[in-house]
Amino acid sequence: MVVPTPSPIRSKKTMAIGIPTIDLSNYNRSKLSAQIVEACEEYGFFKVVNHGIPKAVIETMETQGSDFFAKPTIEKQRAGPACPFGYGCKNIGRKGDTGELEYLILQTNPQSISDRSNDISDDPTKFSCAVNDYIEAVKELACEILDLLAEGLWVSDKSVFSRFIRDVQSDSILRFNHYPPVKDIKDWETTPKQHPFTNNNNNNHSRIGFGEHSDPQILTILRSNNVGGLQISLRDGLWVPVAPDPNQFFVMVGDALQALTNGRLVSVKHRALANSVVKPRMSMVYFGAPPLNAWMSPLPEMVSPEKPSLYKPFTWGEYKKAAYTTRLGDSRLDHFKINNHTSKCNDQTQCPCLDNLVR
Ligand SMILES: C=C1C[C@]23C[C@@]1(O)CC[C@H]2[C@@]12CC[C@H](O)[C@@](C)(C(=O)O1)[C@H]2[C@@H]3C(=O)O
Ligand SMILES: O=C(O)CCC(=O)C(=O)O
Ligand SMILES: [Fe+2]
Repeated sequence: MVVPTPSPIRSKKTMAIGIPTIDLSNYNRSKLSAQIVEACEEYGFFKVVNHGIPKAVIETMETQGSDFFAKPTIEKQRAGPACPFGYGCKNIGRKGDTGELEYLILQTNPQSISDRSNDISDDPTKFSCAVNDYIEAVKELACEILDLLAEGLWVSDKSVFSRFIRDVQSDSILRFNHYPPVKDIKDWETTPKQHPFTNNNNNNHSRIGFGEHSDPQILTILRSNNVGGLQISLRDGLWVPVAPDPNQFFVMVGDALQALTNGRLVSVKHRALANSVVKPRMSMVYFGAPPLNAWMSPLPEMVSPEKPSLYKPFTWGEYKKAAYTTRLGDSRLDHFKINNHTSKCNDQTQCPCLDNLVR
C-alpha cells in the first residue's frame, strides 16, 4: 500500500474559523439577506438554523435512506447502476473517480420517484411519500434562501433564482451518500493505484469518501446524520472541517449561481472524508437546478463596464453535458470563461477584468 508523506500542520488561527450561521427566524429581512450575501461571497457556504422544516420530515427520510443502505448489495444493485440516476458504489461519475461511499441519486419529480421506488424499497409508497415530502420541504427552503439572496444583491426580479428550481421542468436531483465506518474497510476492495487515503492539512491519514469538487447546480441543501466528514476549502486552500448538525442544514453555492451572479458569489469546493470508526456517515443532499433549456447568463445587474461578463452564456443542459466529461476535482466553469483581459489592460494589478477572477 502507498503511504502518503505527512504535510505540515496549518496555523491554528486559520483552522479556528467559524462556519457562518444564518438564523432564518430573524425578523429583520434586510439584515438577513445581507448576511446571506456576505456568507455566499466569502465562503459560498453557510449553515441555516430555525429553518422551519419539521423534524419528522427529516427523520422519516433518514430512516428510508438507512433502510436502503442496510440491504444486501445484490438488492441495492436493483436500483442501479447510477448512470446518472440509481445506486452507485465507489465509482463517481464517468471519468474514473472513486471514493469510499455508496450512494443513491434520484430525479426529484414525483413520477420518477414513484417509478424507481419499487426497486429501492420494500414499501414503495412509504418511500415515495417520505422522499416527496422531504424534497418539497428542502425546495421551499432553497427558494426562500434564493429570494433573500436576490433581495440582498438588489436584483430587480426577486424570484429570478428561485423560479429556476420551482419550474416543473427543473433538473433538480436528490442524493443519499453513505460512507462506511473504518471498521468496515476490510470489506471494501481497494487497489494500491486508487488508494483512498489522503494527508492534507494535518498528520492524520484520511480516507476520502467524496473527493474535492464544487457542485454544478444553483444551490445545494445538505443534511447529514451526526457523523462528521464534510470539509470546505477556503480561498487560501485550507480545508476546514464542518461539525455535523443533524437538526440543521448546510447550504452551498453551486457553479450555476456563480455564473448567474457573474462571479460575485463563489461556488464552494468541498469534500467528505470517511474516517468514522464505528458509525456510518449518511448525507441527504438536494441539488436545486434549472430546467435543461434555461440560460445561465450573468444577470444584467451583475454586469458593468468595470465588471464585464466573465462567462459565455450557456444553457444548463450544455453545462451539465460538459460537466459529465470532467473529473470530479476539475474547475468546470473555466470551460465557459471569457477572456476579457485585453492588451489595453497594461497594469495587471489595476485591471477590472481581473477583479472577479483572482479571488
Ligand atoms: C465526476 C463527476 C460526478 C458528478 C458528475 C461529474 O462528472 C462532475 C460533477 C459530479 C457531481 C457533484 C455534485 C453532485 O453530487 C453530482 C450528482 C452532480 O451533479 O455533479 C455529481 C456527479 C455524479 O456523481 O454523477
Ligand atoms: O456527504 C457529504 O457531506 C458531501 C456530499 C457531496 O458533496 C455531494 O453529494 O455532492
Ligand atoms: Fe458536493
